[in-house]
Amino acid sequence: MQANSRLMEDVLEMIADEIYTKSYVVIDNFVDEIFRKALFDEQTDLLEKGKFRKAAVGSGDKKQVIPEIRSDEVLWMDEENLSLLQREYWNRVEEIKTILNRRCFLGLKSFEGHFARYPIGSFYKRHLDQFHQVPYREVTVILYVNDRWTEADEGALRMYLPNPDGTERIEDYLPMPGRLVVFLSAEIPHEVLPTKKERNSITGWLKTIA
Ligand SMILES: O=C(O)CCC(=O)C(=O)O
Ligand SMILES: [Fe+2]
Repeated sequence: MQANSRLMEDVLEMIADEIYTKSYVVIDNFVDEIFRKALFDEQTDLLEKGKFRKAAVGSGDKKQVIPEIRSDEVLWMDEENLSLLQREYWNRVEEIKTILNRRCFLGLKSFEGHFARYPIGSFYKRHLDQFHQVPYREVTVILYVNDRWTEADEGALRMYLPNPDGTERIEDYLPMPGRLVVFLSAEIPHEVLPTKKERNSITGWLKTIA
């Protein structure tokens, strides 16, 4: 759905409805072009300052960089030191948290997130965002901040969704600028297909711990 033509309250209600009924939702133009571009420029600036690191898989002691599994680079946001823009995005995610708690009783307490950059040729193989080391990751929230995107650029988010008969189907979503994807972290295996153009996003998780 397109968010720009609707009131924010309607968008939030729709996120809750779709999470409740199908565990994922895709919203186009969740942020307007000015805000999207400002986030992209901030990400580009942080990249140029060399602040991004190769992304790891696993957590705690088991954290490792495994380029055969994922080849993106990330910069974690620091809640104590958010830029004004990051704070504005954080506040919008807080609104999603509030409605999901009210409508879906998810018991979400906090958010963590990072900027992500997928250089040309990079990918993230099939995985779940909630696993035994991070059982508190409940809802994944991704915003694409890169400039315009076409089919030829590839790099889709591929989600593996369950059919009622127990089989699996796939749905692919390109990282369209301003597109938001929200899904239940424990329920939807997904991957990032190899990208032919640099792909930029903010990925985060609503958590059941503070
Ligand atoms: O960027 C995307 O579309 C998905 C990223 C992802 O799966 C992750 O960071 O866990
Ligand atoms: Fe993921």
